[in-house]
Amino acid sequence: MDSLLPRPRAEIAPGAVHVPGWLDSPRQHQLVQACRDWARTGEMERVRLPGGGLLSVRTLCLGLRWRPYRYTGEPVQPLPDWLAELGRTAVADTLGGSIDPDVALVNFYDDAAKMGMHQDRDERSAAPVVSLSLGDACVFRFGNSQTRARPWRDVRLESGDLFVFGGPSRRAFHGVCRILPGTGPQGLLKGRLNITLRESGQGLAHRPPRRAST
Ligand SMILES: O=C(O)CCC(=O)C(=O)O
Ligand SMILES: [Fe+2]
Repeated sequence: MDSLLPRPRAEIAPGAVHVPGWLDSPRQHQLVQACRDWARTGEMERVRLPGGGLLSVRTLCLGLRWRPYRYTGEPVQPLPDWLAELGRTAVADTLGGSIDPDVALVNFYDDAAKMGMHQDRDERSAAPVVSLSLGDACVFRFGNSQTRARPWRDVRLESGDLFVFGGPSRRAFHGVCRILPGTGPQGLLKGRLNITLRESGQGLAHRPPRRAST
């Protein structure tokens, strides 16, 4: 019955905007298919933290390889232009201002996966982070820039939702408390995928070769 309730666009905190249903169904299917293709040729693995623990999500990097807590110089699959363009459109549609994404992190969550409260602070650029959700819904916790603790707001992110955080919220702590299994669109995906587009500010990214103009 949840789907009968309207889900309006909301400013969750200054500089943090949630746009429900930003991606239409064909676009969601296209993105899931792209994730499947990337996962066939790249690694989608549980990332090890410096303390030894493993994250419960599986992560694939495009553009630049990320490992806690930095972008490394190792080569990964390129970030396609169409995906960078989607990131630019997302920022134009929400906060305004500019972003030139050169990195995407693709996270896969099974029913039990979650992500603890953290800041995205490995980028040298102040550009916003663009987050796209696909498949099962989750409870996304968006907090404050000072501490992992309250105040925070819990937001249900569903398949097709856009969440952009920048400006005063760029360094806000956030995390995924839980996945809501079986809540995604039929036939799209079992589990949840989240794609974040970022501007690393490092100028190192592996971009697709530009075609010579003729
Ligand atoms: O899965 C999400 O919605 C958030 C992912 C995230 O915070 C990250 O990749 O840094
Ligand atoms: Fe994050």
